[in-house]
Amino acid sequence: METKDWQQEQERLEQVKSKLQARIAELAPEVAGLQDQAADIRRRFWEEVTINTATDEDFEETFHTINQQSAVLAERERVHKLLTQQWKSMRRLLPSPYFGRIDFEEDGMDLREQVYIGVSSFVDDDGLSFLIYDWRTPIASLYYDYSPGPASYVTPTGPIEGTMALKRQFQIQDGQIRTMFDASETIGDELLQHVLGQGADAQMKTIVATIQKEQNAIIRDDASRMLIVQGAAGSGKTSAALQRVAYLLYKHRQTIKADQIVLFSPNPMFASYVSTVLPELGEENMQQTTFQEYLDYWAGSALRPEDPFDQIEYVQTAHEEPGYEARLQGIAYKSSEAFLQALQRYGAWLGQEGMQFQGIRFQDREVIAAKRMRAQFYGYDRALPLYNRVVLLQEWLLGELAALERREREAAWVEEELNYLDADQYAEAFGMLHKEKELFDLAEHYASVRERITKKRREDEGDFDFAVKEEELLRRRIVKERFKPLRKIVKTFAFVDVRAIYGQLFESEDAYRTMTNESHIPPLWPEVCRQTKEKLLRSELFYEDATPYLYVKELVEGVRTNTEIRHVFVDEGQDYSMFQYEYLKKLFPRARMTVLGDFGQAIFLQATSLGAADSPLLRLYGEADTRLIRLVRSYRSTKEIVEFTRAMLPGGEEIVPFERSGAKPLLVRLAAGENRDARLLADIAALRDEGFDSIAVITKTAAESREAHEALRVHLGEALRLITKETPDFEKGVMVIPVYLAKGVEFDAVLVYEASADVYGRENERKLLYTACTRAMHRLHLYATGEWSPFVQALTADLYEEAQH
Ligand SMILES: Nc1ncnc2c1ncn2[C@@H]1O[C@H](COP(=O)(O)OP(=O)(O)OP(=O)(O)O)[C@@H](O)[C@H]1O
Repeated sequence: METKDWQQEQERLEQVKSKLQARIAELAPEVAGLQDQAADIRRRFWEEVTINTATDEDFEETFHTINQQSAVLAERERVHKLLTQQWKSMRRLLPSPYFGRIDFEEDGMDLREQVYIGVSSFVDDDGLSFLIYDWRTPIASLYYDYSPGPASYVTPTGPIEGTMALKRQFQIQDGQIRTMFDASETIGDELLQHVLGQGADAQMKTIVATIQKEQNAIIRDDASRMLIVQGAAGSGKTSAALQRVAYLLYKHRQTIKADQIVLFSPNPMFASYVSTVLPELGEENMQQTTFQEYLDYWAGSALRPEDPFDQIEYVQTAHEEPGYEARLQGIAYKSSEAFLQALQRYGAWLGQEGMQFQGIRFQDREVIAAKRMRAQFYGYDRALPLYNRVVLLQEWLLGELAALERREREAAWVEEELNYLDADQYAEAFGMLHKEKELFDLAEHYASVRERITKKRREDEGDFDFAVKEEELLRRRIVKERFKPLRKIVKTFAFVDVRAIYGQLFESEDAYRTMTNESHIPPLWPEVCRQTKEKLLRSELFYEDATPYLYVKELVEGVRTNTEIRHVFVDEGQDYSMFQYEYLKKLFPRARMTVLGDFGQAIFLQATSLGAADSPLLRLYGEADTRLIRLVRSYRSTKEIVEFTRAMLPGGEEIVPFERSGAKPLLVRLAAGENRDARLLADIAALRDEGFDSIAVITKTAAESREAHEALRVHLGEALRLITKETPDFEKGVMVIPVYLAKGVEFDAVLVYEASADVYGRENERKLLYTACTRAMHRLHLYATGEWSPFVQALTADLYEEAQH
């Protein structure tokens, strides 16, 4: 790079900085002032409004004053929010105003425009010239999609063709240009090299300066109802997802707010890991949740669903336990589309027979028997869907309860309770009746004035009936109070015995066949049934039962939907069953879905393949509305680590490492009698001396984690963290973590605690080992006290180093 260019760029940077500084200074008092004003109005809001109800006119005036005041307040707050946003984004720009420049000549125009790109736009005082373009503007996509030469971008009015004459990248820190180079390739690898060479952080980083072309396609896809990304470990799926959220919030800022986007993350710790990316980009965070949170919420307090981590622990550790094979068959079957279809047919069967209700009891008496409910239910038109009939039954039950309630007012126990009411309670009841009347009068008065002002007709509330006798009122009150829980049962559908409805599926093989018309029942079905029923009896649900259970619940109670949410993101998408996808689709009917995952890391039995030609996920929204993007370049790990890990996966040869070199993975085979923990400690110390701050000892199970933590803590003390499924935050440092919790996150160095055949010997453990190894950015060590895992043994010797004793 010529010194002249460097000087020119530094000069321009100085100009932009001083303009930014001037604008920040200019806005500062306004931002502060407006804040005071808004707070002031809010404080005075109620002082200026006096509720005056003496005459109709007073009432009318009060009504207008309230309206006027709140309109002024809303406008001030809007202006304030806008200015504050501008002010904040300029302050964010100041230390590093931009990271890229392209010079673009549009065909047919004799003009070369210099486009500087940063995390937000900044316009000169003329209000027209962009000193900095937001990375999400249409023209900025040139920077990500092209190298110098012919180039085009799409605007709302159509494509713009032209030539890119220059593409320059900067690293600007504290207002100074640190590095700068002209790229000939799409996003010069040099900048990316530099970024990827840095250490791991406790928070995920934004990648706006180095987004790759294939990632840009994910970020800016606006057409698909369903966008599926199958990407190798470390290919930037999560990064792309978060930049995509930022892009959507920018592009659709008039219509979509951050809380209309929800990201399903694998665990709470992962949620904390990614939580800073959007704020760093100046956007509000989307909502984050886990599927488990949803299951727990809807299962209610009556049933406890197992979580996926306990399920995987069982799968990994219980090989010798009786019933293990059956449980695996159960998991596979209950996560499948076949089970979903069987349940749909079960729904049809329930339409004719077999519904289960819970009788309604009042004071140790059964007042409405389950049998009566069933008879009533099957008396309705059988062509109606189940849940419509359940709603009819609900209405009927409410009517029955009302009748019962009326009759009950004359019961002896009410009389008794009346006698026990003391003078105070009488007085209170009496007072309440009066208050009710006063309130009613005021509301009535207000409503009639409002009706005149707004010229809207209101519903006629009828007359307030105050002429009933006091005792009658008290009786009514007493009984009403006692019937409250009963009405609640009816209103919340608790009279439908969903547990029994789900449970009867597991009575016997013949019954199951009859109810569902299913022909392919898993061979160990009787044992699957026994296990499922036993769990239900304990008021628990296996993880694999939780979503089907909710599905059955909704078959009879009607589907729950959330129509506010516009975008659903599912990260680690391979870990969800088709069942769960069907469920999400129903739950968010107005949302588009983005699913990101890697079938190579599918460590749960209920996994769904994302990229295969026959993947059922492609059919979820119909193939015409679905786009599948594959990412094969892996950015996280050094070339040596990627070459090592991809060789463990069938088909792994299609994964392309990014050209960043480091040490080859190290295999440490411990001699008989050699102490693994001493060796690990020495290696951790050496890695720290080399400057690696984030080091993870990865184990297969939680039990193995505890064991490793116990052994190593003696020497490392409190500096060593043990990560469990309850750990809320991701922190930098040395930690012990089970592999299924390390999904999605990364470390400078990874030490696989025990990579012997005993631990990773079965075929279903291949992906676990792969997932563990692909968490490493710079260094990977594997230890074994016995024979190496067959997945390691199968690797060619040039892919690793072996430790010398
Ligand atoms: N374009 C990019 N520029 C800079 N860094 C990138 C880019 N793409 C990915 N990375 C980095 O690569 C690492 C892996 O990215 P990310 O976690 O998004 O990948 P992933 O596909 O979700 O991985 P996994 O499936 O293994 O969890 C991160 O450190 C991320 O910052």
